[in-house]
Amino acid sequence: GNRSHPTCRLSQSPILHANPFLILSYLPPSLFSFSFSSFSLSYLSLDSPLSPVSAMSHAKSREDANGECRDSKSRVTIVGSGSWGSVAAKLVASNALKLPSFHDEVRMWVFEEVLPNGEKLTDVINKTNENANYLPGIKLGRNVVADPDLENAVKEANMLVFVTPHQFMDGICKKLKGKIKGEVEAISLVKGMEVKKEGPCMISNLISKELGINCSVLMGANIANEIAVEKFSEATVGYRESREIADTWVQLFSTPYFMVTPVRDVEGVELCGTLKNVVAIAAGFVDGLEMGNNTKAAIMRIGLREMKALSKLLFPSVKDSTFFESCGVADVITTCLGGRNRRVAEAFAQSGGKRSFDELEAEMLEGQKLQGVSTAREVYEALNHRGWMEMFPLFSTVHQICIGRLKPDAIVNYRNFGPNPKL
Ligand SMILES: NC(=O)c1ccc[n+]([C@@H]2O[C@H](COP(=O)([O-])OP(=O)(O)OC[C@H]3O[C@@H](n4cnc5c(N)ncnc54)[C@H](O)[C@@H]3O)[C@@H](O)[C@H]2O)c1
Ligand SMILES: O=P(O)(O)OC[C@H](O)CO
Repeated sequence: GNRSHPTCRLSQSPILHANPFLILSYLPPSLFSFSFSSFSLSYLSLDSPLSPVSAMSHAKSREDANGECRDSKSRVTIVGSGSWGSVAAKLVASNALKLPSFHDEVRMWVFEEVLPNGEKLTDVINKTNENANYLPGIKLGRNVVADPDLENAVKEANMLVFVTPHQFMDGICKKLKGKIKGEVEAISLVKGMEVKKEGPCMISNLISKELGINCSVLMGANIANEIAVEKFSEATVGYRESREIADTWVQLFSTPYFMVTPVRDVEGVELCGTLKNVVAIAAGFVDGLEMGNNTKAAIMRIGLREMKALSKLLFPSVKDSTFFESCGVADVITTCLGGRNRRVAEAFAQSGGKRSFDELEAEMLEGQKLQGVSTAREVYEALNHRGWMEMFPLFSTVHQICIGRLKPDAIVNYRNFGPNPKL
């Protein structure tokens, strides 16, 4: 925000800035006789290092040896600058200007590219305030600063927003390992997962493990181009423990046209965002084969059922209600109607499976990346690993069509799969 900040006396944190009184509603009644500062210390000492509550000590790490306040406002960096990354920067930048608890400047790490005219993408963004490659025609906000140096982009930030295609997240985390200092909170807008030897690893978990920071998620029915022109939509923040942290992220992303709801179910929200991309590929096959609306609705329903069943098998704590949030049924609908995964899968089916997804992606998406095809492979590996294949006919069929083992019309061949009581 552009108001100057008063002298620093309290420990500063995103939460305290967001609403200092909110904290009081979470105090155990027995602690009301304590002074605020003694409460913070005793409460923190009970908390794990990764707990979101530890962000309350953020300002401490920002005080110098004399207790003088070095920097009391939160700084946000967006790690990623594709189409959704650019829209996320626009949303956050508009709020950072308005909210006094945030620095005006929002850094955006850009995977550097050279445009056909020889200019660097970063220079173009900083000159024109538009991402010419991934979100042309949309002003990001003058307070967005593009930075091609990943380490430099994150070094001052205490709030990190990760939003790159999921296949790049492992490399990004490896580059940042050991470089994140002080109390930092993260949120992942990445729809996807990693499959490791020991099983699937959600991206928020990868970030937490590699960087040693708490990570929330934001998912939802969010086709970037529509939000870029400020058409109304909703999103879901999934958080682990601290409602205060969730509220801070909600505040940072919410606008009159982007309504964000917090849900205490980080795995459920993230698995919805991840698995719906596989369902979107199936819907694209149906469209490419001109099978009609009833078939597409059936695929969406079966897909949603498999999303819920797999999520609950992987994480029994996942809540049924999460599937009725924007991240669940609404994202299945929007992606199956208007997403990139659907569009490219439609072209794949129209070619009778003769053109590869890689070729179609390069031709149709101009540098943007599909998530559904690699997620279908990752889900297939996970199902295979656990012996769950037969319980998930839609997920396993999508992968086999993508790799050419089955023809696209196999997407409606469920004769061998009766209703599964376990789903
Ligand atoms: N676009 C949407 O409508 C939308 C909406 C919600 C969520 N998402 C999710 O957000 C995430 C990011 O998607 P997006 O749409 O912003 O990206 P995108 O597909 O528009 O763009 C691709 C991005 O990848 C970058 N990139 C290319 N090679 C790279 C490399 N080697 N290392 C690092 N980065 C590289 C490019 O510079 C570009 O920023 C995905 O998980 C996606 O599912 C997208
Ligand atoms: O264009 P897609 O298929 O990558 O989907 C975009 C968003 O995830 C929709 O919420």
